[in-house]
Amino acid sequence: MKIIVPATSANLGAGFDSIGIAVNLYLTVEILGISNSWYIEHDLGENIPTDERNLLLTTLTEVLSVKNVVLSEKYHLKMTSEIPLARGLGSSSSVIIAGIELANQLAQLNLTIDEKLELATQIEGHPDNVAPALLGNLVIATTSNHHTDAVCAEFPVCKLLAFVPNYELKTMDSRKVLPKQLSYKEAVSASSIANVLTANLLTGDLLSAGKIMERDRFHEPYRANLVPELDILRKIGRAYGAYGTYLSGAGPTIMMLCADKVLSVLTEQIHQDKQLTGQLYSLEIDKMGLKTEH
Ligand SMILES: Nc1ncnc2c1ncn2[C@@H]1O[C@H](COP(=O)(O)OP(=O)(O)OP(=O)(O)O)[C@@H](O)[C@H]1O
Ligand SMILES: N[C@@H](CCO)C(=O)O
Repeated sequence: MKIIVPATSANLGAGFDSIGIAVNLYLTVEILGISNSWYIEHDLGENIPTDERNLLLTTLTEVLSVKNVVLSEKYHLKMTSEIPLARGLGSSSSVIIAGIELANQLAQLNLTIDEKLELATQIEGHPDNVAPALLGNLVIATTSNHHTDAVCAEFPVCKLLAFVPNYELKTMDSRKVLPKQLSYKEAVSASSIANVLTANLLTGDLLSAGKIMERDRFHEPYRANLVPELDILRKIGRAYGAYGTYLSGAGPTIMMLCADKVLSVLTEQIHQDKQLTGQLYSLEIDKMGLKTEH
């Protein structure tokens, strides 16, 4: 059995902790067989555990404990991932969704989509990465009192250019620079920007969505110092016709939305800029979310 989960890009500017999209880079977890102890074969580096300390198995254990189930066997697994770690493309959420599905399959829990989303949001803390990783496409979600409401919709047709800098930025560290509070006036203003962004996305107006996503008041102004590439790429995007540019998740990846016809000129400009060191991915929306193959 194989579990396949897409990468995700959260926030889209003002949709902080609420809006996310699934994109076509994938985490794959394969069950190779029963084993004397849990073992995850991978080539993701020595910082990623191969035993029960791995996020995949801590998630599995948490789900089994919530469901009060004990597995009689342990397994040898193979994990491969195209998703860069700690770069703002939902690597941790992909593992959490895979861990929930692994528990679901091995213990035959018959979890519903809503139950998977509830568990994933509780483990990750916010729904904007886990919801599109599970459902695919564009998801707008909110969590309160242990309940998540999520709306899945078609993302407008466009190209996605993800610039992934050569350094990690852990979500935990990127959240430390955020303010503890916003004034009432500031919160109303930030939320109205997010509302218009959502409306533009749902009506397929990418020109307007792209402009308003660059006016976020919730997180980008505070994180801009951590990711100097955001300003550079935003200037390139504006000069060469991108719809909009935003900090993907907690960063440091920067996502640019554009029409097919400007993709090559944007790519060329980014490659030519000597201040930018990192990898550029041309991505598509993943419309499926979590997939299990038997
Ligand atoms: N394949 C994996 N197996 C086990 N743990 C992983 C794996 N991928 C990521 N992680 C864990 O998740 C951490 C990265 O999570 P973090 O939330 O900081 O970034 P991200 O999920 O890549 O980005 P963002 O949440 O901003 O989109 C890694 O340092 C590692 O501990
Ligand atoms: N909304 C989250 C996404 C990363 O987990 C953040 O920006 O911190």
